[in-house]
Amino acid sequence: MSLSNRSTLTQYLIEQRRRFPSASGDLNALLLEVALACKSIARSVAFGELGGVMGDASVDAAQGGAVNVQGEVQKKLDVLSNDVFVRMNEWAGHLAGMASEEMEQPSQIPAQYPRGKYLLVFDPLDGSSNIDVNVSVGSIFSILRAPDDVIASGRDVVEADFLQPGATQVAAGYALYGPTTMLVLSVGNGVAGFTLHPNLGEFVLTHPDIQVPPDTREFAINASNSRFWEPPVKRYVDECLAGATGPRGKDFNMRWIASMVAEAHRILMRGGVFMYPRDTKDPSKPGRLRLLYEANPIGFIMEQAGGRASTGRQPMLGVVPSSLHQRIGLVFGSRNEVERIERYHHEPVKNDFNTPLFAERSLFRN
Ligand SMILES: O=P(O)(O)OC[C@H]1O[C@](O)(COP(=O)(O)O)[C@@H](O)[C@@H]1O
Ligand SMILES: [Mg+2]
Ligand SMILES: [Mg+2]
Repeated sequence: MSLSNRSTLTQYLIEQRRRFPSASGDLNALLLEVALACKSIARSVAFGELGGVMGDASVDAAQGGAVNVQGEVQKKLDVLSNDVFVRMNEWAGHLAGMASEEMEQPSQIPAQYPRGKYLLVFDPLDGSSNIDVNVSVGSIFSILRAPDDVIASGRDVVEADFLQPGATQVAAGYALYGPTTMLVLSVGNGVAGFTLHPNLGEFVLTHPDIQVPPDTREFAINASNSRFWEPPVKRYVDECLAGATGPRGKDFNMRWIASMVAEAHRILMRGGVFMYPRDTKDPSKPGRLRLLYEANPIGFIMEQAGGRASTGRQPMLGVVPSSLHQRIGLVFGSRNEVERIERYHHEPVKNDFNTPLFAERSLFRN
């Protein structure tokens, strides 16, 4: 494939930075390190069983599987991907510290390396349940500016340094390890998608200025949780399922990949709405997905692409985080659908749609 009329990721980043002549170039360098980490993970994913990276991570034979701070069993690839992110980003001097789904506490930059002005927060492997069945997985990252006193003093980072609303993100993105490996990112000026050229090993700009269509006929939700949903979510899904004969007056299609990063990508490409809403399944968990390294970076990308991201009740990017591994209800995608779901959360619960006729037709009725 000829590259003559396409930019590489490096060229794209340089062109973006030219718009800010005072920028030091640190952000570009950091993004290229992140992209390199993603390429390395893409290779491991591609080797699959041949690379010995499938299955659960084990502490040792006697103790059994490793468990992360979320209480989730870690896959080998979760651990390997986390190590790749840490090792490939700690040495270059752009970071003040890192935080990850797989690490209970923030990771410090080792003493032998210089410290920089950014914080990197990541989900090294999203969609872990899909690793062993050869379905698309990805990595999600968010870049924040470190607080001024961290930059000035070079002190160790603490949890509070990372508790910044998503609107303050300097850049965010994800890599998708699917039939092709793609990197999708925003540096706060729209969203661009890059495809990994398998021979050159370069990310090549293939999807400039991605825009999420404002309307959709496709939704994604784990329907096995329907008995735990709150009324506004039930109402929204019931109305979609009622299709052309219900209040929406049109048929909807449904998808569930169980890799949020892959769902986000589909929605960026052709619209749709994704919901992992707050529910009553486990009262100790106000949602399944994590604010700092899942909801915020994906939310930033969606908003930059003209879509919307929300808790269901308020814009995601306005939420002030309370802890590093905070969970939250997440709704994102086509703007008009997300706004509708928010509206349903603010309206009093309506019963007129729960007519006996509709009850017969509803698949997900309690
Ligand atoms: O088991 P469920 O309900 O299908 O959950 C799927 C969700 O869990 C996740 O895999 C969570 O991410 P991790 O794999 O990083 O823990 C999301 O990508 C996905 O949306
Ligand atoms: Mg995840
Ligand atoms: Mg993960």
